[in-house]
Amino acid sequence: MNTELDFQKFHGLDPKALGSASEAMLEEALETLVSGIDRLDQSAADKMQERLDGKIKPLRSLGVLEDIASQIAGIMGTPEPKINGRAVLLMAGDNGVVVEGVSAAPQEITAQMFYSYLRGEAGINVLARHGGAEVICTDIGIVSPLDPPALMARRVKNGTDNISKGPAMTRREALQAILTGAQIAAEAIDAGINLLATGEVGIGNTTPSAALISVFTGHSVEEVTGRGTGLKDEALKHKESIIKRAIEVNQPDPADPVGVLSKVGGLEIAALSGAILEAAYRRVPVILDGIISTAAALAAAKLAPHCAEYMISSHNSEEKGHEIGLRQLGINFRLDFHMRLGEGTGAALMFPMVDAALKIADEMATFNAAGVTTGEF
Ligand SMILES: Cc1cc2ncn([C@H]3O[C@H](COP(=O)(O)O)[C@@H](O)[C@H]3O)c2cc1C
Ligand SMILES: O=C(O)c1cccnc1
Repeated sequence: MNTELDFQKFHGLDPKALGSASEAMLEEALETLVSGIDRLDQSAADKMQERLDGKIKPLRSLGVLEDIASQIAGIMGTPEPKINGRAVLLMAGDNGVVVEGVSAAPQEITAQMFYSYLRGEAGINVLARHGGAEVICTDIGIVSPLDPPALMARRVKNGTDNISKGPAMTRREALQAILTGAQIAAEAIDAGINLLATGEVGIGNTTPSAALISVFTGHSVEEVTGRGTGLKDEALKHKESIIKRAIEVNQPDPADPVGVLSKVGGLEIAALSGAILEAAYRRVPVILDGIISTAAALAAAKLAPHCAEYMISSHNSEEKGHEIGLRQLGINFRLDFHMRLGEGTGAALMFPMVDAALKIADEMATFNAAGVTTGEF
């Protein structure tokens, strides 16, 4: 993979020195990234729809497949888009709030699962392989040391702080996590990947996700808080009270998305926000997964409203709050699979769907070519 991004490509930052960049430099780079995100190319999307309307079928009878094909044409700025490479960007980080008992699972699972992803044996590896995609794993903030230490090269810090007591991280750390996520997306795109999906692992991360969704949508904590890895009723009530406290203690301002991420977010969530922004900047479609990636998407869309046009939804996670987040983004879910794993597993299921959508455009015959009678249908 090409890691030789030049300064210009990387929003004026030295891509090798994000860790030593000042807060002001990171802030400026984010501004460059955000302000470079354009609208879809509507004429390319319309031309794709014309192509599809010429195929031997009643108009729009392939529903969402047609929507996806037109969206990708608009994103890529051509009526004949091609997918050259696919990847799940899996961001791993720990969440200090787990000490409050907000997850049914112990914290060490984050690092243990990270090694499983690297070995290619987890749910996301299976489903990404099925979709012809690679999984690019990044330790953006696991709490414990990893072996070999090179695995920690992108780590911003050793887990977030407990959001029920104060901010998850400093503003500078949030900016670094966002821009690191953007950089990882940029490297993948430079290596030829032009379809991305968001994935994550981080025990406890449905807690900051619910906090973010509550802050960005205005819905109550109760409406957006779910059981995560499987909390029982009483523990769920406790999780809600912790999220309420986190919002009360930190007073996040929804008009300042970086501030919200730094106060009640997580490192893996911030990195996904950055990856989504970079995908939009580079005109690459990005498939969303469950509640955690949707929380990241809300922050990204708050920073750059047009970037929602580059998002392709996947499933409606069983986790409460996910659909509310998608609705706020103006996006409908596509799969109703009762999944609640995360990692990018729901998103990965969309790779074959996207391929199917573009194959319809490329391989299906037109009325003219097939000699089929046209009409008002
Ligand atoms: C073995 C295992 C593998 C996972 N892979 C993703 N998650 C998912 O569960 C976690 C979020 O749920 P909560 O907020 O309740 O901790 C995240 O790591 C998420 O990716 C997993 C969870 C477990 C236990
Ligand atoms: O919606 C998700 O992605 C999710 C739900 C529960 C636990 N982990 C992830």
